[in-house]
Amino acid sequence: MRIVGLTGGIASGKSTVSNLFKSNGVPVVDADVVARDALKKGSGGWKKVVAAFGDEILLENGEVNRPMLGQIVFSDPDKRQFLNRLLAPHISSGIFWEVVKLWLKGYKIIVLDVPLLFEAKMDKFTKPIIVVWVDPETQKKRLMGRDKSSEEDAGNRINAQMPLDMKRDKADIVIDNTGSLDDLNEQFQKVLIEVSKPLTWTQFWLSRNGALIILASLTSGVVLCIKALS
Ligand SMILES: CC(C)(COP(=O)(O)OP(=O)(O)OC[C@H]1O[C@@H](n2cnc3c(N)ncnc32)[C@H](O)[C@@H]1O)[C@@H](O)C(=O)NCCC(=O)NCCS
Ligand SMILES: Nc1ncnc2c1ncn2[C@@H]1O[C@H](COP(=O)(O)OP(=O)(O)OP(=O)(O)O)[C@@H](O)[C@H]1O
Repeated sequence: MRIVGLTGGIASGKSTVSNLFKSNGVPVVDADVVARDALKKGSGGWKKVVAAFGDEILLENGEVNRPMLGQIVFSDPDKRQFLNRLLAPHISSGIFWEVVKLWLKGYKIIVLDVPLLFEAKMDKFTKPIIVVWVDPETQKKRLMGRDKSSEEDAGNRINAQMPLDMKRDKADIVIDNTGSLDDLNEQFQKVLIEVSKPLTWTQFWLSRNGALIILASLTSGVVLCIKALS
């Protein structure tokens, strides 16, 4: 199985690229969706976060007030690290089980869309790593436009992540999303060809079909040995 890492900065265009993968039949595990589930009312993550940050971060219906928690953690690095530590085990296990489900369905290529892929050191499990890069000015403009946020809030969120230029240096493939959606689509088509190349032998043996071949070979080997010995 090939696990492709997709990362970038906030509002650099990861979800837009994820949607292109999905519309081309490549499944995507979205870490933001997993993180949202990890913070749903009553979940293990929710209990830890409420115990740590208090009832004041809850809405009337008991769900976490995400904008309020965002305000708290994106303006205070210590609180953000604390939240990260509380949620990290829930997010990694959530991603793991999503990958297992796709493996069981027999997918050979999947994409992990993880904003904090490098920060959380999950890059070691993915190859190739795609970084969606955008110039800083466009990034802030798109973030403010999408989230209807102030320049200060947008700046805080951008600064909460590893600098995007540093991520670009660590990438196997860089998508420059500073231009139009048509430009992005053009680059994506080349990336799709690259990512869809035949699996390496290691990736093949790690896929469901590879594992089934190993299992079938082992089983027939054992049966033959038993027959030969009897
Ligand atoms: C603080 C929270 C409640 C704010 O929620 P909100 O709905 O406003 O933002 P959302 O979750 O949609 O995140 C938007 C983007 O913010 C960035 N971001 C989210 N969490 C973090 C973080 N801890 N550090 C840096 N950037 C982050 C990502 O680029 C993400 O795509 C939420 O972001 C959260 O629970 N974060 C901690 C979990 C986490 O690390 N998520 C990232 C998955 S790898
Ligand atoms: N090439 C583009 N031209 C114009 N707008 C774009 C382009 N690419 C993305 N956008 C817009 O920029 C915003 C951010 O894109 P997107 O949500 O895909 O980023 P993201 O990296 O997934 O963000 P996050 O880290 O918050 O999950 C969205 O409003 C999206 O529609």
